[in-house]
Amino acid sequence: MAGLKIEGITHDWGARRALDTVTLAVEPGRFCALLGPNGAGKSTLFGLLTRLFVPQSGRIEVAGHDLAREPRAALTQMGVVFQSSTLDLDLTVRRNLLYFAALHGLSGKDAEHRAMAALERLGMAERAGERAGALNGGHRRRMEIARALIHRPKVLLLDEPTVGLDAASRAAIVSHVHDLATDGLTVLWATHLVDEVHADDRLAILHRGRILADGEAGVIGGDNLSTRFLSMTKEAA
Ligand SMILES: Nc1ncnc2c1ncn2[C@@H]1O[C@H](COP(=O)(O)OP(=O)(O)OP(=O)(O)O)[C@@H](O)[C@H]1O
Repeated sequence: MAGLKIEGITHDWGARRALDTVTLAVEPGRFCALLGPNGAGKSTLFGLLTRLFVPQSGRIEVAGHDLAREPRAALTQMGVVFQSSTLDLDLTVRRNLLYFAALHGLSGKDAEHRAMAALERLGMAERAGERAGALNGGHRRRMEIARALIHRPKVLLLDEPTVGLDAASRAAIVSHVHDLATDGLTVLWATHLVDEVHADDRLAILHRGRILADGEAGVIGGDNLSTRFLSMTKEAA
């Protein structure tokens, strides 16, 4: 499958089981929200998906490539936006993107073209010449998402990308990333905020390392996803 496949992933931190046989398959071009309260295991899963560490059992496939057996091919198809920002605030937006392009072996006109195209997709093209440090939090985040797209990945992972942003900035980013999925990108969006999930999104609810629900958000949530999410994570607490 060209999307993202997570099969039977288990991971322990010492005596603590952070992930317990987590299985999730996200179809190509789908926005999947990974919704979980604090400590659910979202960041641990992202660490495994990005190969910061390896799972103790289970397997991961990115755009058809097994992460353990073909790590380079799998990681090439992956764009990542981590929870903490990793921008160089002294550089312009454009320069930040070009440095990242160079890390992917891209340079010259090709890199320039890709940087501008990625910024355009996030509605940031007119800010290309501004210093990253002069941007507000929402624009910095959009710039990081643009940067994650520069090597044209098929799968985009975002770990709580709206933390610390105001409501308008959050809404803009949520909307931009949904548009990316509509254009064909496979998206895994980790969050603990129910209002970032659209009714027709794919939704996986993670709590204490286990997937409690997996399906269409509107179906799982019924009339009120917030209430449903609270009751599910409370029941299992
Ligand atoms: N490096 C680590 N060493 C030991 N325990 C860890 C480590 N990282 C996470 N944990 C534990 O694993 C569990 C899952 O944590 P994780 O950070 O993956 O959850 P999360 O859903 O990302 O939470 P948050 O929303 O608070 O970031 C928690 O009990 C946490 O304390």
